[in-house]
Amino acid sequence: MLRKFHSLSGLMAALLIVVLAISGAILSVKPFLERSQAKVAGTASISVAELAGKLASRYPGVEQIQRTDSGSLIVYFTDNNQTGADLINPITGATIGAYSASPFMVWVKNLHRSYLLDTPGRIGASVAAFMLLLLTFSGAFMLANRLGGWRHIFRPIQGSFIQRLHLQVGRIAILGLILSATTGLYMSAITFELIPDYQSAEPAFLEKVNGGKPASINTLSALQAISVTELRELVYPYPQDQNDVYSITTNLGRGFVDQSTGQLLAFQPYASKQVIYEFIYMLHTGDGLWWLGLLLGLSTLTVPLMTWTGIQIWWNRKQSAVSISNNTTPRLADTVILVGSESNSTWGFAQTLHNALNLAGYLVHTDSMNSFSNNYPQAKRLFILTATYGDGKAPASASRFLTSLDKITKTPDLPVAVLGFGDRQFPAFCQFAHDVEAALIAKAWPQLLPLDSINCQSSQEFARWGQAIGKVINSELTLVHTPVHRHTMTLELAERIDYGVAVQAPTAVLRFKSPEGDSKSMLNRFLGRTNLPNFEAGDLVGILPSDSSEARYYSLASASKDGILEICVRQHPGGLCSSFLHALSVGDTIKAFIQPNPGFRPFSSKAPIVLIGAGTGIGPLVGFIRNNKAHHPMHLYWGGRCPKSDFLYQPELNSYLKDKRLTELNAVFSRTNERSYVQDKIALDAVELRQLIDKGAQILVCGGRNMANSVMVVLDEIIAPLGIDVQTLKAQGRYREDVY
Ligand SMILES: Cc1cc2nc3c(=O)[nH]c(=O)nc-3n(C[C@H](O)[C@H](O)[C@H](O)COP(=O)(O)O)c2cc1C
Repeated sequence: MLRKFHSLSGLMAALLIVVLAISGAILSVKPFLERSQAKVAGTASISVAELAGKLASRYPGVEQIQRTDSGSLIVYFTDNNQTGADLINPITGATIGAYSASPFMVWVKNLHRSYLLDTPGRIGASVAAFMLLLLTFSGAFMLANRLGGWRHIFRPIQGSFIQRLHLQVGRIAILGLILSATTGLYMSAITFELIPDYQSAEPAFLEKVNGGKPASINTLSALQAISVTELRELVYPYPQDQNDVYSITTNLGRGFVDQSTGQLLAFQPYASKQVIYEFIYMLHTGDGLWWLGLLLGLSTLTVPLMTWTGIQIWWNRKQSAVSISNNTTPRLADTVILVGSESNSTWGFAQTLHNALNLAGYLVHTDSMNSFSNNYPQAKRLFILTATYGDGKAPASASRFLTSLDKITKTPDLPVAVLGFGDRQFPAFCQFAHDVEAALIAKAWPQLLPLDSINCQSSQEFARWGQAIGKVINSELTLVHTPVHRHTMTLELAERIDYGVAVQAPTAVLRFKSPEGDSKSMLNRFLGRTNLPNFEAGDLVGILPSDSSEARYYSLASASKDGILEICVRQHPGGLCSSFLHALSVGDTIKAFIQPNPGFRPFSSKAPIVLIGAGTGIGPLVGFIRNNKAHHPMHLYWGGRCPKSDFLYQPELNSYLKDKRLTELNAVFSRTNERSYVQDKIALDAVELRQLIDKGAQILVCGGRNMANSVMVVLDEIIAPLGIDVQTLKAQGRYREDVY
């Protein structure tokens, strides 16, 4: 619901908001420019009388002196029936130059206030400010949901590059956007008289003035008592009219000054409404507070970026959305599938189950968990397929499920099987599925099968679950799931480097390119893009070996900006895909697709990174080092068998050490005299590692599960004196694993 609102209103208001934001950002520079040109220092000790005295001889036709919020002084005068305005140095009274408002800034201001359309435009600008406010709030709530609640709002953000950019930038700009939008709305409300006019009452009409001979302006006592920094405007009396007076506006109020006696007459201090209005005006424009203006300008400048990334996220989600075909109505269905999903991949699994059940003769209704109604009169079985998000929380399409379930008073006789989709990188693996299962058990809901879980959208694990389900419902179920939204691409092997044959562990580094070669587009070539899709080191590539529609996943050792797609593959005896890949010769092609793995990335901060791996687990770690162009401290611990035959990436690692992309290389081998494993080396370096972790280091582990478990045990011991454990580091996003 929140997401639907955020996407739809964002799309509808995108153009209005972007124009408002860009024009606002341009205007925000004005107070800073004016302030940098204005002479402000030392003006507090100069009185308005002294300044006006200095101007009297050079500007005999002076009509008005004005001081802007930024501190610039402008004198308006007539000279030979010509009006003019000059910028004045307030200390010396000397002319700095002619003053005229920049026509560009006037145009931008009109664009910002009314899209150059007067009243309809003003209404449009108010609507845009209102939409911006709603979008900012709904976005903030969505971010909090995603991160597991408000108290985790500063946690590292995960997701694809575009998602992280959208959320990170939004998180930084949020306060500025709320301030700009609310103050803008307040000013619109004043314009449309929705809240009472801010103007204070005029000073009382003067019945009687002295009418005597005008005194020199520099002798007028009221003007002598007002400092230039307090002045806003001094309007001179009509020449030769001894009954006219000076009108003065200061920071405190408005009044008159008798041109003969110099007395301050009928001074009217501002009402509190006006003080509030002026404060809000200052907050909105930065006039008088140039640094705030610049900060607000910077935050509004994020709006076009947020709009662009927001549209991309919406489009990607739309592209991957699955609309279930052959969906029976809830009233007629004998089988119900409910789906909890955030980024749609679980819908693909649901469609595969739906199709297989259809094929076996069942009438299936599939819908989101949020639409659960407990009114399925014909249903004999219920399947709940759900992902987990945030810190073990419900995904978007299941956010209301537990509340709806709680409201049920009579549990139906509808056996249920819950299948959780999650990622073992997260401490709360499939937690939401567990919560759903627990809530169903609490309601004494009959079970078809106990909870099962799928890690990293594994098609193999899903197929196994399908077999178990088939047995319980007495139907043959073949769940062959290839993610539908992943378009496979063709890749051509460009290079292979073989290792490990002597130690019975044939391992190859395989480098693929697009068969179409480099991109034809000028822009892409300029940006160094290839015809490869976008991916980062640590993402996964799903490869479809010939004669199989079931993908096998490999961690990527390169990013698309490296111009190649690189994997490191060990051949397993009888392994279908590894044998297929090892049999490839340069020039051969394969079918593959990218599966983002945003949870397995190094932080971009300057904190040290400890990379730990064994065997082919070195692949993504080398990718991280290769792209460590900022030379952040990276320490590699890696275990192989024999330095002579399977020291994977040895030449590359030595060159990265030389050019400082790699800080320290710790390679150990198990089939040499030292017989050392990576966890042994880690234990030896306990002191150094404890210091690195104490400094905020992030740890990335890649390789077999046994190695990862041993590493975790050793690290737990190493960091115990710091009062933390690996689980704590995982919760902080500082311990990530890619294990198989
Ligand atoms: C931001 C984010 C948070 C996640 N949190 C968890 C989690 O706490 N526990 C878990 O097991 N999986 C977690 N996952 C993994 C997803 O549940 C998993 O990738 C799932 O298959 C996604 O399904 P969907 O595409 O249908 O949303 C998270 C993924 C992301 C991107």
